[in-house]
This record gives sequence, structure tokens and C-alpha cells, in this order.
Amino acid sequence: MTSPLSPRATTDAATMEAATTDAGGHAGAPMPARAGLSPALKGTVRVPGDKSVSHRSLIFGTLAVGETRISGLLEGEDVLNTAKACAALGATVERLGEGEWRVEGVGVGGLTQPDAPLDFGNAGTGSRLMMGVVAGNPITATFDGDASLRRRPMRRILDPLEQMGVEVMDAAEGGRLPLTLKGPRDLVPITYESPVASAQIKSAVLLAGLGAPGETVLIEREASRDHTERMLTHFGAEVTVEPYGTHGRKVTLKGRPELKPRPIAVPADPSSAAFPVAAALIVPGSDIVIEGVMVNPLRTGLFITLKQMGASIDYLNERVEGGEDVADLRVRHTGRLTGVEVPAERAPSMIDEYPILAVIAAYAQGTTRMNGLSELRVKESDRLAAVADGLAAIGVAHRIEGDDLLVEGKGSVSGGGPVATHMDHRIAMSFLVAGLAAANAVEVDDVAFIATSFPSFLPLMKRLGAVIEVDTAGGAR
Ligand SMILES: O=C(O)C1=C[C@@H](OP(=O)(O)O)[C@@H](O)[C@H](O)C1
Ligand SMILES: C=C(OP(=O)(O)O)C(=O)O
Repeated sequence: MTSPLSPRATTDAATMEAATTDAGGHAGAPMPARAGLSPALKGTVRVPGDKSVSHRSLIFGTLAVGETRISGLLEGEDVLNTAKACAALGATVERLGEGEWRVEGVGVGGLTQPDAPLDFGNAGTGSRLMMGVVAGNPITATFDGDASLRRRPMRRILDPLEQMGVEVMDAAEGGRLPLTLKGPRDLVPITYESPVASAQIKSAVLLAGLGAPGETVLIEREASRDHTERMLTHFGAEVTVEPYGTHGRKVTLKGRPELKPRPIAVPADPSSAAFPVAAALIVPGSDIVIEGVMVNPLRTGLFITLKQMGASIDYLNERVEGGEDVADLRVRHTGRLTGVEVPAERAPSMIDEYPILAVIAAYAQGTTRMNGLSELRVKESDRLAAVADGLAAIGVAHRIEGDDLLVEGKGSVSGGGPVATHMDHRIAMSFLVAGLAAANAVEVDDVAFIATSFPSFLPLMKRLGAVIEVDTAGGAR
């Protein structure tokens, strides 16, 4: 099916609705679910395309002049909202088939003014990166999102963009969504030291820098995921990356390039792979393979940690695909996991994986201490609080010390619930996985938001053998 996605097309809403429904998107009503004791998980699966790379493929396709072909795009709600925003800003975005998309870009500085607010739903990445994109164009755009996104801090993006000359016309309290930005005629390149290790801040500044004359420099004291830098190079921009201090990086971008369209093959998302990996590590007898997982070193902090805990995770067929390191992961249950201390400097390379690590830690023996988790407080939910409450609901001893989380692993979990998921896909998936080896089933209050990042989670987990039931209006399916 070819689905044109042009901003003025009257089929827009229907097209995106169809894409969302194909992808297993949710209709808005909460969907409770419960996960129970499962037999050994077996099989070979592929998780969807990486969310970070998917957002960026659509964005770079929009900023290039000509046609960009994307395969393996994650068709989760977060990414579909970015697709809609790119179309609303003048690109032609078409779905050619499952995961196959084409974008006809308008070039750096070529965006048109959208005629309605851009709704990013639940997505921090989509909204923040697109603020950087809009900054480089003399247009006005309003950014909005769901209740979760409206709570998240945007000052971290607005501060550097204002330094570059962007005007914040309107914003909710504390610089939150909904907010309206006006890009200046002449953006000023800046040197910006990011106050937090955040690929979203880095990417917003660099994407804005594309529209500024001269060099935009972004410094981060801890290296965050580098997909934007890789894609800038892939699309023909001049970028240099140098070490900065012990763990940091300095990225220098030459502004106003003409970006050349490039084909993109999106590798499987390690942050999604984390859930079947965790399930195989806690369900006795499991032996699974997850194909084509991106193992970019700035994304593999969880796998490193799990190996230190004694997990059996092998990288098979290591290769480079679409400019990223990729491997098939073979994961086997050994029943010999022990608690470890996870250093704060590892956090950027596994920032979205702490909820599932906390669950695995409950099934290990001894204390797992996860240091430096302040950023978890500003995700789709306050993940530190949500994880702690969830652990309490399923009978796992734990405590929070400052920004650190300590989980007392006993090798087994009693189960229970209901666990409150707070509009947060990763909390929902983590606690469903927790139930697969628990003495009693684990209930979560809503699985609808899983569609934001991993629409095929439930069928994929069931295919491996996981016992998960969803309560739709009137019964379990
Ligand atoms: O740039 C990205 O694609 C992302 C960066 C991370 O956020 P921060 O930049 O806020 O750490 C991560 O949590 C998010 O899921 C995706
Ligand atoms: C934090 C996440 O995403 P985002 O910031 O894009 O909402 C996530 O996927 O865990």
C-alpha cells in the first residue's frame, strides 16, 4: 500500500490512523494486563527498528533535498507522530509497505509553516529534535503532546535555542508544552556545553546548527548516543567528534550544508530487545535468539551490566549494517545472576533500560546498586518512583538513596500488583516481564502505551512462550 502523507492532503488523518492501527496502536482506553508463570522461552525473533534511528531517519529525510528510502522503520506511535510532523512541515512522507517509507525532503531551511499545532503524543525525542529542526527556519510552530509529555522539561532545549536566536512566543509554566517557537531569519551558531548527558539536547542543538552559518559546537561531559552525528556524516554534513575530558565528547558541525538523501536500514532496537533478553534470563530453561540488534557501544550498557551479573548473552554474526554495529543475541537462562554496582557514568548508554534492569536484579542474588539515576525522574513518568512503587507492589525489597536505586535480589519474586504504569511503556513492559517467573501473576494497569515504542511486544513475547493476558473491555484475549 502506498500512503501519501502530504500536509495538505485530506487523507492525512485516515492514512496515519491506518498506519497506527496496522502497527497495533492504542485507541486511548486503558488496557490492564497480567503476566504469569511461563514455560521455558524458545525461538528466534526480531524486535522492531530502533526508535532513535527511526525518528532521525524521517528528520534527515526531511532535511535532505530529494528522496530518502527507509527500511525497517519502527511504526510505533512516537515515530508516526514524527512522520506526521515532517509532513506538516512540507516534506512528502509515504508508507510503501511494512517498515518501508520514502521521504521527499525540502532541504535545510526549506520548511513551510505548519497550519496546525504539531502533536508529538508521548514522545520526548520527536518533540525535542523537531524543535531543533524548526529553529533553523523562519517559521512559527506550536508543539504539543499528551499529559505525560506536557509534564516533561523543555527548558533544556529552549535555553540553547534561545541563545541561537529562536523566540519562545508562548509556553506553559516552566517552559513546558504546549509551546510555540519562532525561528529567526538568521540563526546564530553557538558553542554549548550541555548541562546533562542527553542525546536529545545534543541533537536539538546540532539540528538547529544545520540552519546557522559557521560552526555550532556541542560539548557533553558524558557521551550520549551518537546516532545524530552518524547520520549527519551519512547525509554529507561536515562533523568532527573529539574526546572531551574523561568520558565526554566535543562535536563540531559546519552549518548550512546541502544534505544528500541516503538509504537507511534501521537496525533492531536494543532498548526493545532488552525485554525478551530479560525474560529469557529469568524464566528457567529459556534459550532464545534476537536477530539484528544494534550493538552501538553507546547503547549497550545493559548488556555489559548483565554479563557482569553472570548472564549468558552471546553476540553472534557480528556485522555492520547501515553504518551501525549489529549482532544476533543468543540469550540463555543459567539461574546464576548476582547483584552488581552499576556506575553512574554508564547511565547514558542504558538510560531507558533501568526499569527492566531493576526487575532482573530482583531475580539475581544480592544487592544491585544503580548509581546516578536523576534523569529517570523526567522520562515518560518519574521512573525512579514508578519502579520503586512497582517493586513494592510485587514484593521486592529495594530503596532509593539520593539518585541511586538499590534492589535486594532474592532470586525469586512473589508477584502481585496492580502496578501503576503512569503512561509509560517501559514500566508496563518491565513489570509484565517480572510476572513471567513470579510465584503469583503480576498485574499492570495499562499496556496501551507499549504501542509508542514496541507495538509487536505482546505477540512477540507470546510467540516465545510468555503467558500474558490483556483485559480488553469485557475480557481477556
Ligand atoms: O536521542 C534519543 O533518541 C533518545 C535519548 C534519550 O533521552 P535523553 O536525551 O533525554 O537522555 C532516551 O531516553 C530516549 O529514549 C531516546
Ligand atoms: C525516554 C524515552 O523516550 P522519549 O524521551 O522519546 O519519550 C523512552 O523511550 O524510554
